[in-house]
This record gives sequence, structure tokens and C-alpha cells, in this order.
Amino acid sequence: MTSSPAFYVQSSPKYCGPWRFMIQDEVKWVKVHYSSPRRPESFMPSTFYIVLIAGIACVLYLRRKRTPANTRLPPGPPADPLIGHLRIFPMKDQPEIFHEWSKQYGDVVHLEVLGRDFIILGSEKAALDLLEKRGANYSDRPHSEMHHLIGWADMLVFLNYGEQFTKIRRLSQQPFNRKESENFREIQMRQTHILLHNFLRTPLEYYKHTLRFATATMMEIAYGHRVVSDNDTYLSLIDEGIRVILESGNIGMSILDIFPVLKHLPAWFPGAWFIRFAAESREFVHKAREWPFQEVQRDMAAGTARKSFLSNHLENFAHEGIDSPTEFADLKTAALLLNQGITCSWPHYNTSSTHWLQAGGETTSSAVLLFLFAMLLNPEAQEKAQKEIDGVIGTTRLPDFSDRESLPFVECLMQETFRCYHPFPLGIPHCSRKDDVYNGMFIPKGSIIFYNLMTMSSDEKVYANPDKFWPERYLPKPRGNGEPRPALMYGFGRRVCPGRYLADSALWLVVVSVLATFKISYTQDEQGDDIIPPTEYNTSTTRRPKPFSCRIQARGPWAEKLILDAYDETLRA
Ligand code: HEM
Repeated sequence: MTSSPAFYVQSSPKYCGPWRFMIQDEVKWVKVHYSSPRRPESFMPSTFYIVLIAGIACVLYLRRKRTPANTRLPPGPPADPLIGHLRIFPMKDQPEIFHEWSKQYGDVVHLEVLGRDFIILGSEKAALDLLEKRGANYSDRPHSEMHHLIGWADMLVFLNYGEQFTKIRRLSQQPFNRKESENFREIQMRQTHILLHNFLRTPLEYYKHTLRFATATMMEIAYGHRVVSDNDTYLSLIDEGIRVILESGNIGMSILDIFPVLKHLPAWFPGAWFIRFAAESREFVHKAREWPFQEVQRDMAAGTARKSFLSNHLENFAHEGIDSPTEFADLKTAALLLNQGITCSWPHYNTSSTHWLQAGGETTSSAVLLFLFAMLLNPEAQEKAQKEIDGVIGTTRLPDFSDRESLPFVECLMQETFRCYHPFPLGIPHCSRKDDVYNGMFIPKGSIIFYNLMTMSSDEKVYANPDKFWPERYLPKPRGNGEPRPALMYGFGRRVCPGRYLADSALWLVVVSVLATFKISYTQDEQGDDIIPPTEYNTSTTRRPKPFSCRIQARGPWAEKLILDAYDETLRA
């Protein structure tokens, strides 16, 4: 009996992306014995792989770049023949590694992996020049065959710029513009008070509370649904969605993107894990689209629906007599993408797929965790902000949105937190539509464009001593240094985050409410010395600090009382 061939692949909770076996960086290797009872006797694996490799070589040869006269590709690290930067393309710590490359090669860096071009933008100027000023060329998203197979390529975050994009973007953006997003303040306020109560009750579980806060807020905004238990069906939909996103592989580098014809393979075909994965995920996407929609429609019919993104749109549809299946389908898609406000995510070029559970995560909760971390590491700034809050609000009430204008230092502290600790350092990549030339550099059609906020926000020409956490830098001189507030956290041009006003107000309320009521400080070891946590992050879709030891303590009995009273109020609402 012949033994089955063995491959070494990355361990993954369930699936192994097709290229993951090629990259050894920080990946756990397991031996997988491949055997298929259906494999015909005549099938010779060695022949198959020779043909496969020859096929890849041909595709790469045909895709090689021819730069127009008087132009050159942007600089970048040295590449290997044919496979380009495959061996050095980072699978973790991308923002940090891209940052180093930008310092070495300049603000436009080029990489090529298996014939696919990547551009890394390392300055605000380059990002604005390309992604905003030349937005017509740089507002697509990278194509993913897998997303088509899964059936969610029509979601806003994955859509190419065009008519359908404009339609879905309008549906999803309009309720969250600067003015309309104020309609959701009551929800944000209630969820913030629940968060404060959770911190008071079980401060050690701050990580879990933060994740739950962000998810529960979005669920209520999107569907009017209140999360009351950890077993909530909506929560499991989010978890499953994040798993699918992270498991669906590296866009542009997956074997399906290089050989789209493989999508026609039957599910039983040896190695065609992606066909089976797509079929299972398609079922999930269908459920995520339909189920919440039907729940809201049912509640509306029963007169029990709360105001939400979906119920407001459905009311408008009824009012305007809109009942075409296409409009309903678009609305379902738009509502589904609010879950991306929860994940706001992109399958970053990351093989650490085991992160998907922690990534239960999303931008808002990452940002809140980074804020707690920043306050722990910067106690002086924390105290200054508390002094300002005490002076303006006192200790007899919790902050509310009307206090924002009166608290300039808190505002600066929030800006500085996200300049120094980025929740979403690489944002979501754009893709170019046609060949372009920028400052004599050739940017080929179909390039995947990353912008690195970490590099942009440490630009010494803009920020004095950029490594220093210094909120005063934004205050006018002479009190501060008159530096511009960073405006990049929500991305660029026509793809800028449609949830930015909502996210900004939610974050501000959490920041000011936590500062008003809690002191965040170091815990101590057995010798009584402060435990200073290492600055380590989990970067999967977003970036968050690894769980760290800290004490979250009410600032006094008055703070406890304010929180308990506010929580009682939420129960009555
Ligand atoms: C701290 C919170 C958040 C941060 C830092 C953030 C950041 C971003 C960034 C950087 C992008 C990519 C922009 C680009 O391609 O240039 C984006 C896109 C997106 N965000 Fe957010 N976001 C946050 C919260 C939200 C919320 C609350 C929602 C939902 C209401 C949301 C919905 C979206 C959607 C749907 C996209 C895709 C837009 C498109 O492709 O056209 N985000 N976000």
C-alpha cells in the first residue's frame, strides 16, 4: 500500500488557506496527511505539482510589469525572481514592518507578490494625492474570488467604486452623517452607562465588557435589538462573520485569485477546501442577511420594534411606496454591513487565523481598549483630564454630549490616544483601476494600496517629538504647540468610513465617562512594585493591546453612586 503524500501547512481552527503553507513566518506547522479515497489511480501528485508550478511560472511571466518610458516602479526591498516579495511579505506586525520600509525607501513603497502589486503609502500627502485627489482611480477594493463564492462581494466594504457602490453607500451613510447620527445618542448613552456598571461590578473582565459594549451598541443601532445575554443569536452571527472574514484568506494572493478557474472544481476534489468553505459560508451569509431583517419586520408588524437603522429605512420605504425586491435586497446588504462597523474589518494579510476569536472584535472596542491602555501608561495625562472634568462637570452628575465643547483637554487626550495607539493602522486597502504615474513612479493597474497611519502620525515635520504622548500638542500656543489634530483615523477619499461620526461620538462619551468616574492604575507584584505591561498588540482585523493587568477603580463613593443610579435608569428605559 502506498503512503499518502504529506504536506506541512499552518494549523488553523478549521481551514487552511491555500497559500498559507508557503510562508513560514511565525506560523505553527502541523503535518497533514492528505488522502482521498476518490483520487483516481492514474492521478500522479508529482505530475500535478509540476504542472501547477509550471502554470504559476507562466502566469507570473505573462503578468510581469513593463514600466512606461521615463518611469520606474516605486522603490522597495529587494525581491526574488518570479515570486517577488513572497518570502518577506509580513504576515504579522505589518504596520511596524511597513513603517520601517517607508523610513528606508520613502513614502511610496512597492512590493510584488506572485505578480500582484502592492503599494504602501507612508505620508499623508501621498495618501491625499492619490486616494483623494485621484479618487476616481483609487477607490476600488481588491478583487477576491472567494468573496464572490461566499456571496458577499456586494457588501459595501468589498464593492468596487461604481453605481451599486454609490447606491449602497448612500443607504448606509445617510443615517450616520454628522446630523443624523445624533439620533443614536440615547443608545450610545445607555450602552456607555452599562459599560461603566460592568467596569464597577467586575473590573477584571474589562476586556470582555469592552467587546460587548461595542457589539451591543451596533446591534441596537442597526436592528433595535438589545443584547442581554452572552448566548444572544445576534452575537453568534457576529462571531461567525468574523470567523468567515478571517478564514477567507489573503485577498489577491489566494490561489483562487491567481487561478480563478479553480472555482469550478467539485467540492470533493482533493485540496479543494475552499469550495467546501465557500458553500458553508454562503449559508451563513444568507442567514445573516435574512434573519435580522425578518425579525425587525416581524417586530414592526407587532408594533414592538424599536427605532433603528433598519426600521427607519423600512418606514421610509413604506411611506414612499418602495417595494421592489432590488431595493429590499440592497437594504439587507446595507444593514449587514453595519456589522462591518462592528468588525469594520478586512482580512488583513494575516495568517494568524487563530486570532479570529479575540478579534470578536472591532474598531470601536479596539479603540476603547487602547484608550484604557494609554491611560494606564500615561497617568499624568489622565489626572489632568480628570481635573478638567471635575472643574467643568463636578461630581454630582455624569458627563453628556453637551459637555464636549467645554472640555478641550479631554478632546486633545482622545486625539493623542489614537495618534499614538492606532486601532486600525492600515485601514482597508484600496485598489487602482488603471495604470498611473506619481512623481515619476509607475503604479500598475490593479495595485493593492495600503496606507500606513502609523507612519503618517509619526511624521516629525508635523508632530514634534512624535513618540511622546503629549495631548497639549494640539492646544494653541503658548499653552500647547498648535499642531493639527490627526484626521486620518477613518481613511480616505470616497471610501472614508461612513460610520465616523457615530464612532467619534461613541468614543468621546466612553472616554469622558470613564475618566470622570474611574482611576486606571497599575497593579502591583508581590514586592509591591508596579506591574508595567509590555506594549504588545494583537493585530488581526484591528489592533488592540494584548490583555494587560490594570486596576479600574471608582474615584470615590460619589462615582459609584452616579454609576449605579445611571444603570438603574438604563433598566427602566
Ligand atoms: C473607532 C471606530 C472606527 C474606525 C477607526 C473606523 C475606521 C475605518 C477605516 C479606516 C475605514 C476604511 C476607509 C478607507 O477605505 O479609506 C473604514 C471603512 C468602513 N467603516 Fe469604519 N471605522 C470605525 C467605526 C465604524 C462604524 C461604527 C461603522 C458603522 C456604522 C463603520 C462602517 C464602515 C464601513 C461600512 C466601511 C467601508 C466603507 C467603504 O468601503 O466604502 N465603521 N472604517
